[in-house]
Amino acid sequence: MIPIDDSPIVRDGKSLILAMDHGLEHGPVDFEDVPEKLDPSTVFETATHDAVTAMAVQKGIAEGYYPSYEDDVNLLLKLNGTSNLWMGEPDSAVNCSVDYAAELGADALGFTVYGGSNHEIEMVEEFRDAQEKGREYDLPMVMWSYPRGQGLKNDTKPSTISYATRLALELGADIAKVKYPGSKDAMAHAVKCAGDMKVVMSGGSKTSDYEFLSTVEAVIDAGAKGLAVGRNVWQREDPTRLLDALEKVIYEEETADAALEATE
Ligand SMILES: O=P(O)(O)OC[C@H]1O[C@](O)(COP(=O)(O)O)[C@@H](O)[C@@H]1O
Repeated sequence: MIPIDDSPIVRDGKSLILAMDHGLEHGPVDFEDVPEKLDPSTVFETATHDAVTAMAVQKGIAEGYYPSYEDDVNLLLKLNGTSNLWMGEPDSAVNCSVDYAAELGADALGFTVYGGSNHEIEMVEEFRDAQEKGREYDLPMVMWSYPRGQGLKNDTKPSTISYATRLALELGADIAKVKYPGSKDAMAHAVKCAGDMKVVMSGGSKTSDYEFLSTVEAVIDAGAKGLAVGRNVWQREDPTRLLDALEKVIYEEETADAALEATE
């Protein structure tokens, strides 16, 4: 872990990372209800909102679309990813080098590690190479810390999520992105296990405005430092309104109720 409070992907100690790597991870199915979002420019437009500290994309999307947004959006280049077509034990192919991410203008790096997978050993070795190379460019490393695999039937149970944050700290991540463990107390424990490293919550599938903002409120109360979210923002009809509310809950530490009322 290195100090990252001066990084462009951090605002007042917190981050709101807008993720759009779903076309690879889940396939076009995530865009069925919002076909206009198949055009990555529409999500880059959303990422120009002040609340968003970085947009997380894969290399091909960065190559094709980031040049038009480099003045307005900070880039988090995801270095590995897997498609939903892959049916083996959880694994993630490294498809971009740190050198090339830096050339594309990355402000930060992203890397998935599936602790507990039969491929954990190789993934951790690949993470080592990326993390150490990233240090040469002073690029913060965000770990998608997602324990899963044959031996892990429940990937959101509290003990799994606190192991996920601790694993990220020990392996040298600067931010751990983890799933919500189901309660504020469990999140607070996961944050404690991360020491001084920042923990952000992964968004998950789309829920109601109130449900999502209440979970974010709980996570911030638990000491987490923000969000890395995709579908809960860009699958909405009006992503800007939700980002207005998220800005209040994350940076101003307002309640979900107050944020919703203020943005009605
Ligand atoms: O592996 P999972 O749980 O299917 O989800 C992976 C997806 O979730 C994310 O980590 C976060 O996106 P969401 O907020 O839409 O869940 C994406 O970066 C990634 O594409």
